[in-house]
Amino acid sequence: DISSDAQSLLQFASSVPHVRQLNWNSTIPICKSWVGITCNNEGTKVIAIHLPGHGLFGPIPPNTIGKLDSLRILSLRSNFLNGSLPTDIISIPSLQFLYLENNNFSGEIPLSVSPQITNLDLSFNSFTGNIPETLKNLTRLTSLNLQFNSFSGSVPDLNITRLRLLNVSHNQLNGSIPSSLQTFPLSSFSGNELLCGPPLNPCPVPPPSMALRPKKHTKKLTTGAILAIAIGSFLLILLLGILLFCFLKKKDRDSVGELTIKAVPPGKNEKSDDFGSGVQAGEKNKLVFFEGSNYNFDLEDLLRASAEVLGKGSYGTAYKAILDEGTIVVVKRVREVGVAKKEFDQHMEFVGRVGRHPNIVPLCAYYYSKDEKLLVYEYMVTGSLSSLLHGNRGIGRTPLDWETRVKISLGAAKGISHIHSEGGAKFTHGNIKSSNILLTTDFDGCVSDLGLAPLINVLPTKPRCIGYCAPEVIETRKFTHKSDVYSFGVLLLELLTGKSPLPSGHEEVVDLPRWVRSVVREEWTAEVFDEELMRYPHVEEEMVQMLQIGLACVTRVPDNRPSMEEVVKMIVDLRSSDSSEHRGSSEDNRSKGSNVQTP
Ligand SMILES: Nc1ncnc2c1ncn2[C@@H]1O[C@H](COP(=O)(O)OP(=O)(O)OP(=O)(O)O)[C@@H](O)[C@H]1O
Repeated sequence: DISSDAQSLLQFASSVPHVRQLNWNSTIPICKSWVGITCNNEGTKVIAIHLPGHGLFGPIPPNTIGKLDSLRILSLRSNFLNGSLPTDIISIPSLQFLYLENNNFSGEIPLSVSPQITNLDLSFNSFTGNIPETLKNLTRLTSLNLQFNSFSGSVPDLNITRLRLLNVSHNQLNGSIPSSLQTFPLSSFSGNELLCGPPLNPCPVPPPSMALRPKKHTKKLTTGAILAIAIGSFLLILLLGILLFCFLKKKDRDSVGELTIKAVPPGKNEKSDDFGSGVQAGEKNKLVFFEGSNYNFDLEDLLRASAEVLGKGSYGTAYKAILDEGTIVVVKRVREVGVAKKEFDQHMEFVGRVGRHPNIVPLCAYYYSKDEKLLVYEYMVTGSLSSLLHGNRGIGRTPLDWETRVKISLGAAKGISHIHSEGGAKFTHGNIKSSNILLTTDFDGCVSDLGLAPLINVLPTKPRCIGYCAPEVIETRKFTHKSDVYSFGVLLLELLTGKSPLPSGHEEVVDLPRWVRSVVREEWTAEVFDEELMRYPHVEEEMVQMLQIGLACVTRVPDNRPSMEEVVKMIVDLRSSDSSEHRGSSEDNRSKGSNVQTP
């Protein structure tokens, strides 16, 4: 009856530490007032528990929630629960919806899963072992999400007619994808290096191993067969040779995307702080405008403009130039470009093309001469994420709210994802950081400095991406899509913690990912968040989810990081109907007069 359910819940609350208070006690009616608890109409049984983002810590003890024998929905997502998943919970015979994503559960999934289960979400945990074959028997299953765990072994042949959503991406699964699941999209399986077959790449054909063949076959190989094999192998080698030749040819043509240019030593002293000092006489009108740019000025206008230094970056100085007619642009004077004009033109043409996207700062024009290289960008009045986040932390500061932070990060993620998909496998941004994320007037994030890193592909003595560099970049000095993902992950951690990964003054460089990981490991997750965010109630769940995305991006092994496309999806999902449904349920909880509070 209801009192034994209450007893089991009180047992749970007393053994699982929690940051947000629970108003559970035996003096108030469980079905009417307990936070997160829903009963059946008769008020005789608990049928649902919703405690997402409640700051629950540690393992779930057996014989607590597992004793609620009429439970249908259990949502404990976005907490800090760890240890193994108690068998008694997952096998509650009435259980239909189990949401445990974004926790730290480990160990294997128990084999005896409730046959009533329709929705099972264990994503973003540290589960290991095989995906149990017993899942095949769950005929009612419609949605199974196991992404971002450490499951190994093969994918079971889940031939379940009702299954609509499946995600086993980013695990360590291997073997071929069962044919019953091949209709699911690529994103359901990506991030499993050893998994193959449609919709992923075809599985390698195993080499004919003599040892594995019954002896009698080898004996029966006729001369004709041997001859056929020899001719076949010759043709195969010939075909491979032709393919390799074509590939090298194509690579040659495509190489604008990965210019490797000798860096010229930086000038000892810049002669003047004017950006036009290197412009050659007689070349005053050689400003090359990009298609779609509706500016109407020439180089002379630009040189006459009143200019103000915005800052000295790693490529050179950026100026804000105010032209006669009130047009404002940003001129970047780029040093250390050792590339000839023709290559520079080609590269700029490519960058201009790739860079046409609402989340990329528009490049309007450029100028190239032997002594001066100028890039002209649209001026973004609202400034950079870096200045919004770290500028003026004292009195009079306008806090940067959570909604805006999510919007900026989504815009930036879309911009980078576009660069990766349009620029090709070799084209990277190479310098993602908060001062390169500029904001539109309605606070959408835009990526700036596109195409500069590949021009100056020789790392200066101090890497320019300091604080944001993926560990492998420091060793290999090569930027990849996955190293951009890492830098973006650092940027997410910066947004969440309010801490800059750059050294300031005499302070040492903060290794932000390392710091965040250590705090989370010590189970003080609530401490990592920017104090400024703590004033907004009911956003912790989204913050914890964003933290998980950030941490997935800064994984040390590049292949285990998500792609930018996946990151965009994950940030969008943060706001999906599923969350709002739960946000709705926390509204209910609030109206129940709970004293739920942001720590
Ligand atoms: N188009 C722009 N509109 C407004 N501000 C800009 C624009 N481009 C750059 N800035 C700002 O000007 C300053 C200098 O920019 P710059 O890109 O030269 O250096 P950085 O971002 O500090 O370093 P890096 O050269 O490594 O990118 C930064 O604070 C940046 O946010």
